[in-house]
Amino acid sequence: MTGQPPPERPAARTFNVDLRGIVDLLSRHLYSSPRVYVRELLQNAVDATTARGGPPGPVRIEAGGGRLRIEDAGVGLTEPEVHEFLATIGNSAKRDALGFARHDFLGQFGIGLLSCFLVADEIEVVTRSAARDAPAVVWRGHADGHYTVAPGARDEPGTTVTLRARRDFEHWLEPSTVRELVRHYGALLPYDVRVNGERLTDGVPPWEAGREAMLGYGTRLLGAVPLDAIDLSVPEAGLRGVAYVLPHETNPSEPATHRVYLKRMLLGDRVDGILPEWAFFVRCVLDTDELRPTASREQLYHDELLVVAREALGERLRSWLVRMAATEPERLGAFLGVHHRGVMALAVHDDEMLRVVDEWIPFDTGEGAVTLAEFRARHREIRYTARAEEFRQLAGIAAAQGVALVNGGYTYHAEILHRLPRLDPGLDVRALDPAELATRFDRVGPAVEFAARDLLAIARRTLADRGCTPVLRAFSPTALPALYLEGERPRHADDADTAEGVWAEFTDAPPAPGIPPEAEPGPLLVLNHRNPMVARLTSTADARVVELAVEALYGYALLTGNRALRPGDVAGVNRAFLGLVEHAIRTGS
Ligand SMILES: Nc1ncnc2c1ncn2[C@@H]1O[C@H](COP(=O)(O)OP(=O)(O)OP(=O)(O)O)[C@@H](O)[C@H]1O
Repeated sequence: MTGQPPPERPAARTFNVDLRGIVDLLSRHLYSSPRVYVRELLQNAVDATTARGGPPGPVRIEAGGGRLRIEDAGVGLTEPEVHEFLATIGNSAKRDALGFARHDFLGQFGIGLLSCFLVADEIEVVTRSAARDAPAVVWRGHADGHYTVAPGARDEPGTTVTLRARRDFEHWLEPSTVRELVRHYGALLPYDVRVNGERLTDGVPPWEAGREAMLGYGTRLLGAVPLDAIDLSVPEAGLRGVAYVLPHETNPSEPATHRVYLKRMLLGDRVDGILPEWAFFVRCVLDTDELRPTASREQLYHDELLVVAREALGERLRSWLVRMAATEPERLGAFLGVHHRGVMALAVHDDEMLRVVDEWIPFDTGEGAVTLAEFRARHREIRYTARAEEFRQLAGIAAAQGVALVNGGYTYHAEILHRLPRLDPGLDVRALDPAELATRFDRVGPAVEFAARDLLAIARRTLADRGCTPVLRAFSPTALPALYLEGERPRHADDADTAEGVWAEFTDAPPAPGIPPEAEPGPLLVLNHRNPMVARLTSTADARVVELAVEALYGYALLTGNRALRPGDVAGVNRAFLGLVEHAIRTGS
């Protein structure tokens, strides 16, 4: 039997890495600026110090003359570790056997050191491992991808990294720049970090520094004294911090960003996603041990723990608001004085903010300025006007008919009112259809109706070309002779059926000539029989006077309702005015 020759196993090969290409990728797509090299060096020195344990030695940075040297008394590296970790891209001593980031360390990706190639062509590392009898090693890595390893000279365990600035990048290594960057990234590190001898870390975060210092930090951060400073703590995420309440208005549609530290090393000043969207009114400074960074180390990685932290922080701010509302109404007033517009804007989408608005922000109502919570405790049927003028016109009339009316004419008010049943499901809140209001007016008795038939016939004729139908009702206030009501289209889908039904009530008002009965209900001129002048008009025999009076009442109703006058209306008002003056002169002389 002749067997097939065994299949030839393809030779295993290793990827080649083009270091220049990788550094280019990092600089263009991962890191926002070459300045991150300071952060990465600092982070490695801190991690090595942590790994060594015992009392931490200082991290010393010397900068000047186009060179930077950073020295730590950390755990150091043996020669095999130099090959394994320094010279292997993507390998990190800070991950465990399963590849998970080790809890105590800042680094995890195994790429940080490459960021030095953003400012230098060569990285020199002199290192001596803390392991017993390990000799010192010098590693030199070059931007073109090659490296060398040689015996080094170093008495104590630890590591010194030296960079020489690439041409045109010298400013990144200048002492003032380095000082600023070390302070920026490392001010809260619990280690002694010095640049050219000057200690730049104090290790005391604002939330541990006492109330006064905490507010001082907030004032420097915001450029103004914060309205308050709220302590934050989420043990599950190893998170501590402080939320500063902004003393000025912000635009809630712009995502709020926060200063976030990861194990006391700055992640960024503009980190988003750590607070709920509605928390636009604070700027936070916080530190977390458990949340993870993205590879750029400039944002937080969006995972379940971040969601847990966000919810817990939201809860904290919410309880701050609630507690302040319960115990410090004046403070809440000051807060809403600054942020009420933002609170209103968010209440349109967010139920928590809706609750704040409901309880704390007064609305214009037929009973004066009251909160919605108070108003809905008194009324289960609430109507609102879409325009502020309409509210002004109808508030008194609505109150007299027992309609609970709210002014929905200001920005966000109508939307918020419409959402109110989310907090109170049994509540009936709808845009006011003026026709519905008219159904609350009393009908006049048959005798009055009979007496008024001439008045109504003349009124129908007079107003026919305006597309307006006159009706006679009795309502309060008696001082109001006539009311112009427009049957507005319902603003929200669920209001639709009632609006149609309400107009159907006016079956006693036959359509004006020229308007087919199935046409959209037009505006109504509701004459108020309770008004003495209108009552007298029903028994006025002079048809000319009645016609002029109807014109005048129509013009009056338009003007008091703040309606725009069309040319025909202006002509009618003029006609009525001059006609009535002439009549007065004639009858008076
Ligand atoms: N100062 C140092 N002392 C001891 N070891 C160091 C030092 N600097 C770097 N190393 C070693 O080199 C490895 C690679 O460092 P690098 O900065 O590239 O990545 P990392 O710190 O592991 O992760 P990250 O990319 O998240 O920063 C480290 O895991 C560490 O083992």
